Amino acid sequence: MKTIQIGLLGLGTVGSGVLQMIQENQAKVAKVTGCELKVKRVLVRHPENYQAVADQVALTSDVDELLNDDDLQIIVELMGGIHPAQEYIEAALKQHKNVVTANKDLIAVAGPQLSQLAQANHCDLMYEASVAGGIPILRTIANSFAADEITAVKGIVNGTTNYILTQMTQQHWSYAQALSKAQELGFAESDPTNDVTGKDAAYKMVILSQFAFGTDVQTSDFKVTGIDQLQAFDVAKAQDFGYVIKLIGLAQVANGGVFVEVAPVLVAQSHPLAAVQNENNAVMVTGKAVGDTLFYGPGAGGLPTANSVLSDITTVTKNLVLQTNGNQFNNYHQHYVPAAPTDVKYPYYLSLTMPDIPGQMLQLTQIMTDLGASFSEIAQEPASDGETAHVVIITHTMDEQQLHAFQARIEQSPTLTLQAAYKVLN
Ligand SMILES: NC(=O)C1=CN([C@@H]2O[C@H](COP(=O)(O)OP(=O)(O)OC[C@H]3O[C@@H](n4cnc5c(N)ncnc54)[C@H](OP(=O)(O)O)[C@@H]3O)[C@@H](O)[C@H]2O)C=CC1
Ligand SMILES: N[C@@H](CC=O)C(=O)O
Repeated sequence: MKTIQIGLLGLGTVGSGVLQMIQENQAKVAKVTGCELKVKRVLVRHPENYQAVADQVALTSDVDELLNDDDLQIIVELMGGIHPAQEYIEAALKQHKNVVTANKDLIAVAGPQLSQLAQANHCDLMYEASVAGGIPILRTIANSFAADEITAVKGIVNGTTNYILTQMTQQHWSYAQALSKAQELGFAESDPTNDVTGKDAAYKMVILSQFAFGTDVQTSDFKVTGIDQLQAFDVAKAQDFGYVIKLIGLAQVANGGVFVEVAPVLVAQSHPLAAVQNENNAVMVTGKAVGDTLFYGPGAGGLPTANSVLSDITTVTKNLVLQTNGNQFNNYHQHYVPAAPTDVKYPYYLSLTMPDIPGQMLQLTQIMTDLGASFSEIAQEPASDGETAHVVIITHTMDEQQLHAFQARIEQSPTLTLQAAYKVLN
C-alpha cells in the first residue's frame, strides 16, 4: 500500500489531535483512500516540550527540514497567525507540496492569492477547519450548494465567545473566569483578543462569504463588534424580553449587494441559534431553492477540529492517487458589491441612559417619530446611582440608515446616552 508522508507545522491543541487521529484511524483511512498516512516530521518552536512524541515523529524547529524533504507530499499548517505561516505555506506550495491549514487569519487575509499559487503549482490548498472547527461547512457549501443561490449565511462561528456567554448566563461566572476556562480547554486562540473582539468570527465570515457569494469581502469592509464591551445589564434585560445574546456572524444578500457584520445579537429563545451552547457553533445557510438549513457541532477543540483537517488530508490523498491535485477548494468568484444601508432591515434592542427628570421619554419618542421608527417593547428602571434612568427598547424593523441617524441624534442630545444597540433575530 502506498504511504503518503505528511509534515506538520505545529503540534498544539489541533496538531496533537491530528497526530492522534492519524494514528488511531489508519484502517478506515486506508479503506477510504487506498493509502496509509504517516506523519514524518513536525515543526514546533520548542521541541524540548514535546518529548512525549519524540519516538513517533522527527521533531524540529527548522522549517527547512520539512520544506526540503522530498518525501513529504502534504504540509499541514497548524501554527496559527499570519507570519511566518504565510511564508511557510508559500514555500511549501512552490516546492509542489499540497497544503492543509486551519488558519482562518491567514486564509481571510491572503486566501485568494494562496489559492492561485497552489493552482499554479498544481497543488491543493484546503482549509475546512478554518471555519466552525468540527462542522464540515465549507465543503458542504462548495459541493452541496453548488447550484442553489445562497441568500444568507448566519450563525455562531466562534466557540470561545459562545462558551463565555453560556457560562456567564447559565452558571453566572464572571467574564474573566469563563475566558480563562476557555483558554484552558484549548478553544481560545493563543492570544484570545481576536476571539473576544469578534475578529476571529470576522475572519470566518470573510471565508464563508467567499464560499456562499463568491465575493472577496475584507474585514475592513464591515463592522465588527465583540463581546468584550457587553454589559451584564443587557444580558439580563435580553432574558427578561425572551431573548439570549449571542455573537452572530451575518452575511446576507440585500437587493443585489452583500451585507456582512459580526456583533452581539438578541436571538429569540425560540430561534434554533438560541439553543447553541458552550463551544458549539451553528451555521444557518439559506438557499433560494432549499430554504433554511442548519449545520451544528463543536466549533473549537482538538479532536473536532482535527476531524475537519483529516477530511482535507484524505481529500488531498485521493487527489494524489488520481493525480487530480490543483483544483481550487472554492472556485466561485464574483465582484463584491456592498449592500445599501436602506436594504438591510432588522428590529433593534436599544439601551439608553438619561437623567431621571421629566421630558426625557418625550424627547426619545420624538427622535424615533422623526426617523419613522417605532418601538414594540419598552422597559424603564432607575439606574443604581439613583440619578439616572435606564430605558431599554425593542424597536419595530428599522434599516441601517435609520439606525445610524438615530445614533447621530442621540449623540447630539445633551441628556440621552446610547449604551448599546444590537440587532434582534426573531
Ligand atoms: N484550538 C482550536 O479549537 C482551533 C484552532 N484553529 C486554528 O488552528 C491553528 C492551531 O491552533 P491551536 O492548535 O489551538 O494552537 P496552539 O497554540 O495550541 O499550538 C500552536 C503550535 O504551533 C507551534 N508554533 C507556533 N508558532 C510557531 C512558529 N513560528 N514556528 C514553529 N512552530 C510554531 C507551537 O509550538 P511551540 O509550543 O513550540 O510554541 C504549537 O505546537 C490556528 O490557526 C487556530 O486558529 C481552528 C479551529 C479550532
Ligand atoms: N478560537 C476559535 C477556535 C476555532 O476556530 C474559536 O473559539 O472558535
